[in-house]
Amino acid sequence: MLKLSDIHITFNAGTATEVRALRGVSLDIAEGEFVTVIGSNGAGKSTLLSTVVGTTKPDTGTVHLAGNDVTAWPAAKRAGLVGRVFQEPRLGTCSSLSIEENLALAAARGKRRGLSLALGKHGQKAMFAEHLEKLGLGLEHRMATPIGALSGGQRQAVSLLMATLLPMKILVLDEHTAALDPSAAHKVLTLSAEIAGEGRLTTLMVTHSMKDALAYGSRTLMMNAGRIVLDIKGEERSKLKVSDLLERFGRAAGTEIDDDQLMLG
Ligand SMILES: Nc1ncnc2c1ncn2[C@@H]1O[C@H](COP(=O)(O)OP(=O)(O)OP(=O)(O)O)[C@@H](O)[C@H]1O
Repeated sequence: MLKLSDIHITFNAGTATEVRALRGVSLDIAEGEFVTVIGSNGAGKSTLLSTVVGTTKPDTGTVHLAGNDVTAWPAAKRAGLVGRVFQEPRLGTCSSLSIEENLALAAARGKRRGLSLALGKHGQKAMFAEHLEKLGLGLEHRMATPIGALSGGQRQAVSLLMATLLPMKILVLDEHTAALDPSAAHKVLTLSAEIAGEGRLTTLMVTHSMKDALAYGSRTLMMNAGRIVLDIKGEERSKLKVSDLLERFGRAAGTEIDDDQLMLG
């Protein structure tokens, strides 16, 4: 479903600020797999996600999504295949617009239709209410509320819905619970796993929480200095504790994990 082949990305090449962000990353993710990604600061996690979404182009290497070679496709052209939820709740939504209007914008994504036309579509409101009800946050009764009035957790839950509203294949979660308190983060993570499972979405989730990296999904990648240094799944992963993961990282990367936001518990 998602195949990256020997991706290299260097920022500011040939200058004093040159950074080799990805150094030959290859990755094959099957349909429906939920992969968590963890690693040191500056390891290349966000760059990896941007390569999938299409906001960063590889210098060399190829990206295949759902059987298409999308390496040269801009992010807008990939929108029908990939949905993304950002770390910052404000980034994925428009504060001054209502929940319903934000959902209508998401529903019109990739199509040449304006907000009013989208809102006018028969049955769309009922469809939004149905989706909102599944979140279990009572937001189906607050559809006229501006998104800016919601809590971070409620907003990320709506962002999740917006990212997955249209038929799509790959869900990219970029530290999407990092700005939330623990209880809201737990709720949003649970919803993410439910939505990904229901839609059989292939999911890539970057997190700074070692515990969440093991608790959610079916496969965990660890990155260091632009490379994937650990790729763990199956029975091996199910037995792993956070302390084992740290130890495995140290052995694979030849260094201790360096992450100033890292959460072990
Ligand atoms: N647009 C850019 N221009 C220049 N350098 C960049 C750019 N984007 C990322 N980098 C650099 O590339 C490296 C990898 O960055 P990236 O954001 O992918 O790391 P990360 O693993 O997501 O880190 P963190 O956990 O700290 O967010 C870093 O050294 C970063 O400073």
